[in-house]
Amino acid sequence: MALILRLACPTRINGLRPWFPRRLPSLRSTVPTRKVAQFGTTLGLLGLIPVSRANTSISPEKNRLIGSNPDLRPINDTRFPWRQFLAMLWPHLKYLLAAIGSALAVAYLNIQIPQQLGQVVNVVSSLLSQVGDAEGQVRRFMDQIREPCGRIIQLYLGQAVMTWGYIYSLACLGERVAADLRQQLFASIVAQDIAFFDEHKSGEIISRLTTDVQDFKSAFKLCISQGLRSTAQTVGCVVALYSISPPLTGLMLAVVPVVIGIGTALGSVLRKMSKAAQAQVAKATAVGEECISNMRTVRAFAMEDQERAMFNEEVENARRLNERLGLGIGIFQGGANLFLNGIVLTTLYYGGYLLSTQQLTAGDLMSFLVATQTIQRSLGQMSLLFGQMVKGLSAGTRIFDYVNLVPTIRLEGGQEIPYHSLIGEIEFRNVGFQYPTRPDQRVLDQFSLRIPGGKMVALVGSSGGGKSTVASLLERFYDCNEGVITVDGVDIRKLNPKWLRGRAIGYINQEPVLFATSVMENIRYGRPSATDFEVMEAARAANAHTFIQGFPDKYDTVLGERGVTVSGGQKQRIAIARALLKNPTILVLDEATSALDAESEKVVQEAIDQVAQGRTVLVIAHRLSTIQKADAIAVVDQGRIVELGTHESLKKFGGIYAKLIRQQEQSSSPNSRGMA
Ligand SMILES: Nc1ncnc2c1ncn2[C@@H]1O[C@H](COP(=O)(O)OP(=O)(O)OP(=O)(O)O)[C@@H](O)[C@H]1O
Repeated sequence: MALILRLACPTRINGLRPWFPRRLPSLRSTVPTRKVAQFGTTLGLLGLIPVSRANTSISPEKNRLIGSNPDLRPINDTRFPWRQFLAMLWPHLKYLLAAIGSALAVAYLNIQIPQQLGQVVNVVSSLLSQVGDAEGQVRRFMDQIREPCGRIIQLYLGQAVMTWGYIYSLACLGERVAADLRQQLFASIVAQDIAFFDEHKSGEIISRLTTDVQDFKSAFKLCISQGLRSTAQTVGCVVALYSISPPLTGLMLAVVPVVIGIGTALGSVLRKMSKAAQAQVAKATAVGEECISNMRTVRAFAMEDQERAMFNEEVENARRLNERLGLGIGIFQGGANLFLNGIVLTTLYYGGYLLSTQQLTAGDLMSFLVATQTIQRSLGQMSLLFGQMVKGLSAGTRIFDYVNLVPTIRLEGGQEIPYHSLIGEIEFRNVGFQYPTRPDQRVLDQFSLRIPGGKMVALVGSSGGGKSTVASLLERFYDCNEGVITVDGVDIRKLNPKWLRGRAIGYINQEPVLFATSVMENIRYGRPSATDFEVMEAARAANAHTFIQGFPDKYDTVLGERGVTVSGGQKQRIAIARALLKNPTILVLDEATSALDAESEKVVQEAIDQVAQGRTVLVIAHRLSTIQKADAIAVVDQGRIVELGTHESLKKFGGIYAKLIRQQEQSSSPNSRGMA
């Protein structure tokens, strides 16, 4: 290797920059062929930059939605996907039918009750008009009242049973639909591209899983219980009224469609307002969540006031939007009440007139009034329900927006290289990349690098140069926009991502996240099927076994949320053990020791050196002392490799690497520490 590296000893190109030209030319560029050939040969000999360059430019996928599925709508569409929702209801059809059946039965019984009450009133009023002895009156009353009262008791009992029926079946239906929605939503969220999480705050995502599902479930249940019942009662009572007085009922029916038309128009405005208000509530939640989950940083910078101000501003915006929504719903409900009261007054007025002209009996008027009141109550409930429905539909739309979002990088599917034949050779060929959230910033540009199997290559360079991006692309957190990345010659886009991340590559970064569970389970996260013995073996290899044995509950010690109860060095070694458990052929270490103090760094570095044996290692490091033993060191600047060689050759060469070494030596010298 050293010989090969020496072959590529630094030369001045055009007298501008030693070792490499400022921009590495692409074969598809307009650079003269001779120069390209010369350059390609040099790097090819080096074994780190590929000589052959296929035209691998891949156009970026723009539409992150379903694409080929016409059923699914673009994100932020305000329409609710009814077909998809009905398909979701299908498995729970029995509960739906039971709920609808019992709600309609309750409605039917509620329509019957006024008529039977009318019968009772007719019996009472007929007794009042009769003369005779008191005993005879009582007997006649008892004889005549028995039948209508018996029917009323049956109706009341039936109503009680059916009420239980629809409440219970609705509870089952609502909870099952909500559980399905949550599961589908969560499955969709965890499958999203990393770019999705760059774009959306976690609080906003959590709000869809919690508040939106809750709002949707409540609205859905209300629609079936109150909505269906009220609609059926209204229709039934209108029929009953029609049998009593067709002209009065006709008058009412002429007004209702106008009201429904106005209501629908107002409804679409309110739905938009509701969606905006809910989005703002989610934003406020996200700001709060971010502060709470980073409380230590907030406290360390004494930023409580600013955080509070930021949260208050978002909450104020949410309040304003919700107040406007309340105003709209209020106008709607006020108007609906006015209409309903008008109906009652008209009924009384016209019913009284009919009674006075003896076209109605007292019992009929009683039935009429109770039925009208049932209609009033039903319509009142429907107008209240309307607000809930608007909220529920926009919550549902937001949920399905996420459910239908399809990631560009699937979690599973594709080729796997058999473990015994996996060498772990990595190659980046002319890779170009921009982050989806910043399409105008070119992070990697014609980036080419080859890491032979079993070798260690370190990436160094100034901050923001693109080193971590290289690791992210290898893990397929993102797909490159141009060029190709291969493992053992296979384009990683053809490889099964689950296999690539789960078995082939072990990834350790600066801030490893541990979960609030036992040490054992945290390490086993690397390979859930691992035995306790294998977990302990991995911990031994990562220099973690001894300190874990020192914990009160050893491997059963439960770590605090995100591992706050262990030190940085301990956390890092647990993370190394976790990655090791996969026994990966490729190890990616992204600043794995840079957050540690000198002593922890030494222990962790020892662990890394031990576990790196026999694996292909891509290491990204700020502290150059940790990578001196690497087979090759690549200096990355503005998304390109500008220097490449061993520690010694680059130091001798006197370029950027040598300068970085000098800077670090100066800053760590006792004098400079004393001055600091
Ligand atoms: N998720 C992201 N979305 C958008 N831009 C990003 C993202 N991550 C990094 N960048 C940008 O890409 C560029 C390269 O970042 P990268 O983290 O790869 O650099 P680096 O060389 O690893 O830096 P450092 O040594 O400071 O870790 C930077 O300008 C950074 O702001």
